[in-house]
Amino acid sequence: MSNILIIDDERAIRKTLSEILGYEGFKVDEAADGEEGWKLFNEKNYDVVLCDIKMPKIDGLEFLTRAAEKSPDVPVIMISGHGTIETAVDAVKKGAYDYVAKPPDLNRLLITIRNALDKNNLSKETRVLKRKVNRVQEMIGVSEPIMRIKDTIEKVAPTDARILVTGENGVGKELVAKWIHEKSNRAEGPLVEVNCAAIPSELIESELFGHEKGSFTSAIKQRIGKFEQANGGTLFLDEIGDMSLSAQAKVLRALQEGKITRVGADKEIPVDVRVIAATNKDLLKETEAKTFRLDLYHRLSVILIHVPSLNDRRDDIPLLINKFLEDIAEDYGQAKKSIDIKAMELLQQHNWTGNIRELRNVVERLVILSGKTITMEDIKSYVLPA
Ligand SMILES: Nc1ncnc2c1ncn2[C@@H]1O[C@H](COP(=O)(O)OP(=O)(O)OP(=O)(O)O)[C@@H](O)[C@H]1O
Repeated sequence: MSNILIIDDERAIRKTLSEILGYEGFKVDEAADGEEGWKLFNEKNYDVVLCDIKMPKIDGLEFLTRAAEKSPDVPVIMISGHGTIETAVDAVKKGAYDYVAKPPDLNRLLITIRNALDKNNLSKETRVLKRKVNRVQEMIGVSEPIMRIKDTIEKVAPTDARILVTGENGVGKELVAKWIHEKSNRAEGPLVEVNCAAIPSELIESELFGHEKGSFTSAIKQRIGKFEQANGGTLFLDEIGDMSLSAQAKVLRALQEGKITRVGADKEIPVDVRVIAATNKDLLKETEAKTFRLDLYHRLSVILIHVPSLNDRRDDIPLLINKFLEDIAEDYGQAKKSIDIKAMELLQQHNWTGNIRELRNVVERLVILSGKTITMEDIKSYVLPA
């Protein structure tokens, strides 16, 4: 049942509206002025508010401003008396859902309320969906190394310390970076990712720092780089071991000075960015081979997080398999398939070369090709080499 709050200093109007809306099945509260209305609005959750414009103490516009700040999703419908139509129009510009003139035409009022409720429901649904889409994937695992990583994330996330995440491909380095951002004070800011290995070395500087129009042949437009995009948030530099030495020098400068310069520009631009880097290489070895700058290594590696490969945390494999069986069933809109113990054991002992990414692919393949229960025979046919 929807809750409606009526705020009007004219008792007769309040009573009429309240009776009709009550008859229509709404739950109605009444307030005789803006102050009382504001008090109720803070005590309860309303789906729609009907609010007179001219009232003693807190007037309709003031109420609207406060309500929009506190609960922007709750639609407020203004009731406008003689001489306040202009104010009502003004209120709509300021965010009121709509207005009705006094004395209210009841049919029109009911339609307006129904539309407002629909809008309210839609914005709620959108918010839930957005949260679902944005929600960072859970980090599954109870093995000792995963527990330690979770603990480190809790400790370091709220600081601005730079973090270097190491580990083989597909172990979950990116997921670690996402959780650090999510649990940091920058969570409301952007998380910008750059895969340094995927960008040709001649373009990486423009990708990271942006460029001015005409600064090189293909620079036909001005472009904002990833450092600027990540301002106020986190920049995740994946595969940093593949970055060219000249880009490394620029990144080092950006980290030392907190400023960047776009390619082809003179002006320095201050940036407030926390950097998390990841690599599957042994960066210290790379520094010995002079392919990675030692000074940059030290700047990046205040905190080191090593994510071990799946073969080194086999305890997590059954949990991950179960989670993937659930996720895949949901994606396909099917019932979750089960897996028998022997099949589970085979997968737990398997030599995983692509880590969690490979495990997820294998589970998806098994879900597609096997019957209701995944058996040892399925593993032999679809997973193990012939
Ligand atoms: N602990 C975990 N629980 C659940 N899913 C995970 C976990 N770790 C990783 N994944 C999932 O496995 C996949 C690979 O993880 P991710 O991309 O973070 O790995 P990566 O180490 O960054 O890989 P690459 O080195 O190739 O960039 C992703 O889909 C990720 O969500």
